Amino acid sequence: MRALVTGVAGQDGSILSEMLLEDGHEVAGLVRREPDVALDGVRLVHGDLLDAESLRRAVAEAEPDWIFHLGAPSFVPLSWERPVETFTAIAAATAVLFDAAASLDRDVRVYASSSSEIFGDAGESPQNEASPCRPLTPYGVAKLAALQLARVWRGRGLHVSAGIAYNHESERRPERFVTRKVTRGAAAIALGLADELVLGDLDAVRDWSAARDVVAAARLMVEQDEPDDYVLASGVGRTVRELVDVAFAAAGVDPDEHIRVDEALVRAPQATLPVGDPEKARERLGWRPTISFEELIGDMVAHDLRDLQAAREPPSSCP
Ligand SMILES: C[C@H]1O[C@H](OP(=O)(O)OP(=O)(O)OC[C@H]2O[C@@H](n3cnc4c(=O)[nH]c(N)nc43)[C@H](O)[C@@H]2O)[C@@H](O)[C@@H](O)C1=O
Repeated sequence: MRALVTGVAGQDGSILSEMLLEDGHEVAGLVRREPDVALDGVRLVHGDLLDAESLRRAVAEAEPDWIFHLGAPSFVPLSWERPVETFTAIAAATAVLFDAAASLDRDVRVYASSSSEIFGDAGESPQNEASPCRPLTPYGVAKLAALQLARVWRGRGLHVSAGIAYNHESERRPERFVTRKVTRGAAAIALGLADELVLGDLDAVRDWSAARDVVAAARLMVEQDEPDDYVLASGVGRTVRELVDVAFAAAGVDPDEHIRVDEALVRAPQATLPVGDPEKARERLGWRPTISFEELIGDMVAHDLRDLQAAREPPSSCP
C-alpha cells in the first residue's frame, strides 16, 4: 500500500511511518519544511496545514491508498494564545484532506486522529464513543469539529475512521508535555545536571498509554471493512504525582527533595476525569495495549539517562 502520513516528523507520524515501512508499505510524509529528524525511507511531500492548496497538491502527488492524518498543533495551552491558527490547522485542514481524498480517482482509506479533549466536561467518566462532548479549550473544539467532519464524510461514502486518543507518550514526546518533562527532569537530577523540577498541578489526572500502542490502532482501523470511531485509552487514570513517583523511582532519585510547584503552570481544574473506555476498540479491532505505564515511563527515563550522559561526555578526539 502507499500511505500518506501527515505529521510525519512528529511522535506519532514517525512511529507509524517506521511500522508501515517495516511491513513493506510505501510512505509519503507531509512536511512543512526540511525535517530535523531522520525519516529514512520516507518520500517527503511538501505542504502546510494552513495552506489548503498545498494540501490538495500533496494528496494528488502522493496518490495514496491510505491517508493517516496525524498532523496538528498538539500543545493544548497554546490554543488559547493562537485560537484561529489552531482551528484552521485542525478543523479546516481536515476538511481539505477529506475533500481531496474523496476527489481522488481511487479508493482511499483515511484515518484521522482525534483527542480526548473533545469530551471536556462530559459529566461521565470513563468516556466512550457515545459520551457527551463539551470541550473546554479551543483545541478541544477544533478536534471535535474535525471528528464531526469525519462522521459527515463517512456518511457520504468516504472510508474514514477516527481514533479518539487519550494522552500517549514515548521518548519522542517534546519536553513541553508533562511525561517527557518529568522523565527528562528525573534523569537530569539523577546525573547531577539539575537540582529541581518545576511542575504544575500534581493532582491532575490523565489516562496515559504508549504512543506505539495507539499508533498501532490506526493501522487496524484502515484495515477494517467498515470505518468507525474508536476511543484509544488505557482505561486507567493516574495523577501527575504518580507519574513523578514512577519516573523518579526509575531514575533512583527521591522526588520529595526536588519537585517544586509553580502556580503559573497549574491549569483550570476539570470536573470530569479524562479517562477513556477502550472496550469498543478491544472488541471490534482486537486492539490490546502491549506496553504498561511502568514500562513506558521506565523506557523514557532510560532513554533520557543515555541521551544526557552522551551529551555530557567529551567528544572522542581524533588520532
Ligand atoms: C489528549 C491530549 O493529550 C495531550 O494534552 P495534555 O493532556 O494537555 O498534555 P500535557 O502533557 O501537556 O499535560 C498533562 C497534564 O499534566 C498537567 N501538568 C502538571 N504539571 C505540568 C507541567 O509542568 N507541564 C505540562 N505540560 N503539564 C503539566 C497538566 O495540567 C495536564 O493536566 C496532548 O497530546 C494533546 O494534543 C491531546 O490531545
